[in-house]
Amino acid sequence: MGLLVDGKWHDQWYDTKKTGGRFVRGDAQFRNWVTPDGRAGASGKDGFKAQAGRYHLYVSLACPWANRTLILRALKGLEQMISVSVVNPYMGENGWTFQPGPGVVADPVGHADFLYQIYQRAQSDYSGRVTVPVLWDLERNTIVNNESAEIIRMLNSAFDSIGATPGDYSPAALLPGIDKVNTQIYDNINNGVYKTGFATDQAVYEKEVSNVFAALDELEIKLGKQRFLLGDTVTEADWRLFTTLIRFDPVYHGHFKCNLRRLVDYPNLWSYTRELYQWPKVASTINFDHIKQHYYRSHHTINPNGIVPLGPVLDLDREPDRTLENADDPL
Ligand SMILES: N[C@@H](CCC(=O)N[C@@H](CS)C(=O)NCC(=O)O)C(=O)O
Repeated sequence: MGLLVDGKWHDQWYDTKKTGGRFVRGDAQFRNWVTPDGRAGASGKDGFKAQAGRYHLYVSLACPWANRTLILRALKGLEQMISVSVVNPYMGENGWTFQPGPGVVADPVGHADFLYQIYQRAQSDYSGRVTVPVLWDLERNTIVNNESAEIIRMLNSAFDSIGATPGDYSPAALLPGIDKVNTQIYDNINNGVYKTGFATDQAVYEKEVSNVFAALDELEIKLGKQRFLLGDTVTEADWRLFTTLIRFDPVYHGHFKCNLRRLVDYPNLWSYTRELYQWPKVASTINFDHIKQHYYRSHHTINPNGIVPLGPVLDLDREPDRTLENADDPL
């Protein structure tokens, strides 16, 4: 685990000393957009036109942020248009690597050994963390974007006129609501589990873990009344929440000490998670082996002996069985 400083790799763990034991996530630095006509998107410079075969996605199957991009790629039928490389689940002194192993897919561009080489290739003096996902432009040989929230917005619509599967997961009419829900869920749940797990101060941990569960308690009530976060249709907000929920009992409950309750103790949230897991093409983006191997083996400060637990046994194929308030039949 480490970072690049002026293009040179340094092996170092997150520094929470300066922030009173709190884990503070830095902002992603590559923020260009792929657009239908190549014009600049919401942020960044122009020139990244949606074209089949032009873009490549670097992911970890362990990572909830990268998982979002794989889900949108699958839902939008972009598997043939956007190729993918998968890093090794173990993140050690060299950060993410392409060390061969089950499920690892090598870098086709420069046959990199380490993900940091891809950042160096894009910007030789880059300073910052080396994270997945990364959307790479094979034509201009650079990183387009390394912020999953923006990558999923691009995949949602930029490729529509060149054959993407129909489906709008961020419809304009719902965007204000989606953005609001995303902010709350990001802070309390998506990033909340990390703030809990990486806390190095007891009081900070207790505050963060309480936030996580207060947010889950609220969602449990909400999802007893409506099918999805924004109502009747599944949106980007649901996929963003899902990638954290699917990792909750296998990893965050034990490894990150988010253990006031398990996900399976929340009937509505657990049924909702199964419903999304069973959505066409979604289960194929989930790899529990990479998920558990990554967290339990890579975070030496949290789990020094690297033992990967066998459990929990989860029946994700069980039928969803939520009955919404005011409805007669289960979903
Ligand atoms: N804001 C980024 C966060 C991505 C992120 O933090 N990914 C983690 C893996 S789950 C990572 O690569 N961490 C490596 C590091 O922090 O050094 C996004 O959502 O795309």
